[in-house]
Amino acid sequence: MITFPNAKINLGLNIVEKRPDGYHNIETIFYPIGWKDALEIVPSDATSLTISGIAIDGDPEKNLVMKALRLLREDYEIGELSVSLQKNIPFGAGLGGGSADGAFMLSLLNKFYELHVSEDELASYAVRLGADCPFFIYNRPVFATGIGDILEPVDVNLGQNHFVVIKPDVAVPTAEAYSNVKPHKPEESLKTLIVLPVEEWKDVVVNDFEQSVFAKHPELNDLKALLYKQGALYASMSGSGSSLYGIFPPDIRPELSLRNCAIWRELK
Ligand SMILES: C[C@](O)(CO)[C@H](O)COP(=O)(O)OP(=O)(O)OC[C@H]1O[C@@H](n2ccc(N)nc2=O)[C@H](O)[C@@H]1O
Ligand SMILES: Nc1ncnc2c1ncn2[C@@H]1O[C@H](COP(=O)(O)OP(=O)(O)OP(=O)(O)O)[C@@H](O)[C@H]1O
Repeated sequence: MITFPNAKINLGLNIVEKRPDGYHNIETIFYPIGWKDALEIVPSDATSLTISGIAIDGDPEKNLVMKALRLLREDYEIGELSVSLQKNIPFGAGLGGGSADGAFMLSLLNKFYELHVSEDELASYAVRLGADCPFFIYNRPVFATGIGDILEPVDVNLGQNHFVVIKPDVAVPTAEAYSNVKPHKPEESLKTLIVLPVEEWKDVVVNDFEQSVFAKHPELNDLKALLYKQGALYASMSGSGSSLYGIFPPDIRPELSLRNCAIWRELK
């Protein structure tokens, strides 16, 4: 059985406060996009993971798909599996690629083994893999609070506008990015701001990671400026970076040929 874990972008991200457990309460809109990995499971004599595509550093046992498998095995009978992961979504990107793989693995196992675990229960498993993971169980636009795990469906009206996502050749570790931001309560909730027309998001729908990440990597600020220069109605960094995205009107197809960058276009 095969599934296609997709990336997300964050439309705005407020880091509200640091919690006693070291995590941060945030406010963000998670928005699924069509940049996808491929994840396949086949029953086998022994459990293994084969990764193709973008090379991921680290121990395969630490891969979120294997963590997801071990997590469900604590409570359910799951046989030996040969797992194949084609990595297309860049990591260290703020696109949630690893989180998507972990969450999609939970949903895939649930389906394949007919475990009948509800979406809400799957989301409780998912948060044990990472703060971004529960969103990928539902995989629809949501307003997220808590550590990113309290989810409320939201309508985001982007009309016929389309996305261009740029992943520069810079990786930003999430924990380090959080440690460089001073949390603060936003003046106005993202939930209120996101209903404004996209043309009015500039300067009000903000990502609190940008200031410190751009200070360390000024070229990311230049790329954001380039997106505006090319006609974006709104441009931002996604999550803790390093990806940047622009939302463009239907008649503007920016010609971006950037060295050392992966580019994803999501046309309507
Ligand atoms: C930046 C975002 O992608 C925005 O959507 C997420 O908040 C990150 O979510 P994630 O990658 O799933 O994060 P996790 O793997 O759970 O945590 C990685 C590290 O980020 C920090 N972390 C993460 C989420 C959060 N709400 N507060 C945090 O302080 C913690 O130091 C944690 O050790
Ligand atoms: N299936 C996976 N795909 C990518 N990275 C993985 C995976 N499993 C574990 N990892 C580890 O997680 C790290 C990056 O994870 P991920 O792709 O979620 O980060 P990201 O793109 O910065 O997203 P975000 O910060 O939004 O969660 C990598 O350094 C990698 O070692």
